[in-house]
Amino acid sequence: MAQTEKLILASGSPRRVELLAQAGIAPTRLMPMDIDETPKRSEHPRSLARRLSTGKAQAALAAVKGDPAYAGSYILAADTVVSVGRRILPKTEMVDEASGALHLLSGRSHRVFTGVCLITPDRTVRQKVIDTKVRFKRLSSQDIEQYLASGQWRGKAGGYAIQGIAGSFVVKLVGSYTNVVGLPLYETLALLSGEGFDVHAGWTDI
Ligand SMILES: Cc1cn([C@H]2C[C@H](O)[C@@H](COP(=O)(O)OP(=O)(O)OP(=O)(O)O)O2)c(=O)[nH]c1=O
Repeated sequence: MAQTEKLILASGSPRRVELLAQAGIAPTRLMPMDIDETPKRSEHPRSLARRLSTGKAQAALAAVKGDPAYAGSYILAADTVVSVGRRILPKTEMVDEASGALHLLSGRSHRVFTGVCLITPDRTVRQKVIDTKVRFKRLSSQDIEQYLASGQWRGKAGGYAIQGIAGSFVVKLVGSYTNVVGLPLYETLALLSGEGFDVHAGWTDI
């Protein structure tokens, strides 16, 4: 049995595509949405993840509106935010910012919030924010220097990617691991399935 529902993934993140593929779900179309991701003044990381995931899904809906090929499709979007307390760490391409983030994360616990937004075929908007607590070991200056040289922090929330070298920094993780990588699989499939998407249809094709 193959997946019959149409799914637009409003994302340019290869991690999100891979995570969905891991669960046997294949987006019909990928639509990276270039929205302004700047946090508002004193915005809570949870609120930011909610606002941006919904913003990406709504932007994709606006882009396909009126296109008969996408009538009846589901639209899924996500946004991952890393914070230490209320301080939001940037998703950066700049080595100085990544270095600052790693110094902050060193020897401490932080939270990773991923907002997931699903727009159903009848255009109901469903939203969740999942959070995971992660504790890093104390990073030595060599850890930080070598990690920065690896480039694995580029474009990742909080300046690290748990699915790479930084997995070795993790002393403890409470909650969903896939949430940290960018899409909480259990909660996303529950959201899809609760809205009538047959999440099992693609399992035979894995
Ligand atoms: C913390 C962490 C984040 N990330 C990634 C997930 C997201 O791709 C990125 C956070 O940025 P996002 O703005 O959530 O996503 P994105 O810009 O990469 O993709 P899009 O908006 O098009 O969906 O950081 C990891 O890959 N591993 C990690 O351990």
